[in-house]
Amino acid sequence: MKIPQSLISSLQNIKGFNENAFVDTHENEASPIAVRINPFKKTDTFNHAESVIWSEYGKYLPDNYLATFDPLFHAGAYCFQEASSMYLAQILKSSVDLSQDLNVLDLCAGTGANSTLLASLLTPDSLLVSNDVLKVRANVLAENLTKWGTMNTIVTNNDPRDFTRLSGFFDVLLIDAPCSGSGLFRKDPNTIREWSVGNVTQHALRQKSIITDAWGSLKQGGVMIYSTSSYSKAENEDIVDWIEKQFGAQHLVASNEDKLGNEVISEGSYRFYPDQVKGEGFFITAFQKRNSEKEVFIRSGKPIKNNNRRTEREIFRNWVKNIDDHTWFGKNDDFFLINPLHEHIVQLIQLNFNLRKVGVSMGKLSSKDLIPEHELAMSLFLSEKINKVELSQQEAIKYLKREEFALEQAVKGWSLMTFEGFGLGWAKILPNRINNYYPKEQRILGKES
Ligand SMILES: C[S@@+](CC[C@H](N)C(=O)[O-])C[C@H]1O[C@@H](n2cnc3c(N)ncnc32)[C@H](O)[C@@H]1O
Repeated sequence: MKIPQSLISSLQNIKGFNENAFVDTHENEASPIAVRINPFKKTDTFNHAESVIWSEYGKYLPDNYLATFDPLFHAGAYCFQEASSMYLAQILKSSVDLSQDLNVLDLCAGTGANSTLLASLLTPDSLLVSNDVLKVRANVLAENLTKWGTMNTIVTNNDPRDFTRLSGFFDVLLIDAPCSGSGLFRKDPNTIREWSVGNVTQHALRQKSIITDAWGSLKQGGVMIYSTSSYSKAENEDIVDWIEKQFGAQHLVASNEDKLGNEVISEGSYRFYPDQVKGEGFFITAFQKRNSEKEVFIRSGKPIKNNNRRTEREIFRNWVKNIDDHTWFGKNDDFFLINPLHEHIVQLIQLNFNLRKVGVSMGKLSSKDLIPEHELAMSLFLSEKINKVELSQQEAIKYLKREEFALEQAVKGWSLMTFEGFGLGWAKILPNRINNYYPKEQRILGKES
């Protein structure tokens, strides 16, 4: 692996950079594979795996670990996340009171590794808006958050500037910015070919533009967390200086006492070097907003009127745990379960954003019963009264491939297929066959080698 000389030269005076160790690690050591366990679907499968020292639920796995044929992965019991970026949990814990109900925006959420981490830490009455500007990513983001199972999440597919419509609304704004990607050279060698000084400059401009667009959505006293997977000062410390000057923000300066491992503190921000930590290159830091911001008006109080509520409630009661604690709304024939505290903000977001997911999609009503959606099967809110069929590993893989399989003594009707107790999806058991309702677009393709 040949690291660009111009990158190496530009890093000479940066805190923590050690050229020989850096080059040696890139040439001789593989990128570590890490996963983070879902605290709401706690599996003990990884109990003996090495822990990521700065993450309560982070574990390292062997290089050859193949999640595709692990039903627990499809059940949302864990997700992959680059180990260094799990440090986000530490930054949150030290800069925000996570026992409070918070409105959180993950602006550049990608496929959702940070969003599932946020969803794991927030209170049930908090609201997480996960956004990505790219449609394909926003769709995968919605799938991954569906697997995680929480209700207090909205997925949008919008440009950062659209968030000016939610002025002063968020307590926490996470910008894991698109960057030149030098921190991921070992993980994705394509980033080496694309790397250039010009590319760093371009990304720094884009980072400033994203921050400028989103800054107004943060409330006074709110916290913005900024991170990149780049080593370049222009995308990191220089952006920190710029944020302080441009917005008068308070940099929440890290000190050596806050350190949990071999991460480096450079001008009050954290830097991760792969020769010093078991993870990839990463930069993360936090700010507090000092200036006041006009807050978007969100109606509160009265629930939104719905004349069919009583009938719907009795149907949903058979499918959803503690239905009286939740509310729902219908769009066309589809019904979505949401937290009653989020009813008005959901309505506002529906009107102003491209929504990809909201709450838990329960399904469609048809002749007084529900045709359940996959999201309900994956959610943490499914009623315990629902019929379940526990599958063996082999049966689970067949189910996830949408192949035919037979079951002895299964109760007729809708059943949740489970593996080690975790929901995988729906099947409808008929007298002479099983209809597999696992989503076609998510089915496992290919063969186990
Ligand atoms: C570093 S990745 C995010 C990774 C993600 N946070 C995770 O945990 O997996 C940056 C994301 O920013 C998005 N992005 C690219 N250009 C953007 C722009 N101009 N505004 C907002 N987001 C952008 C990309 O689609 C990409 O998913």
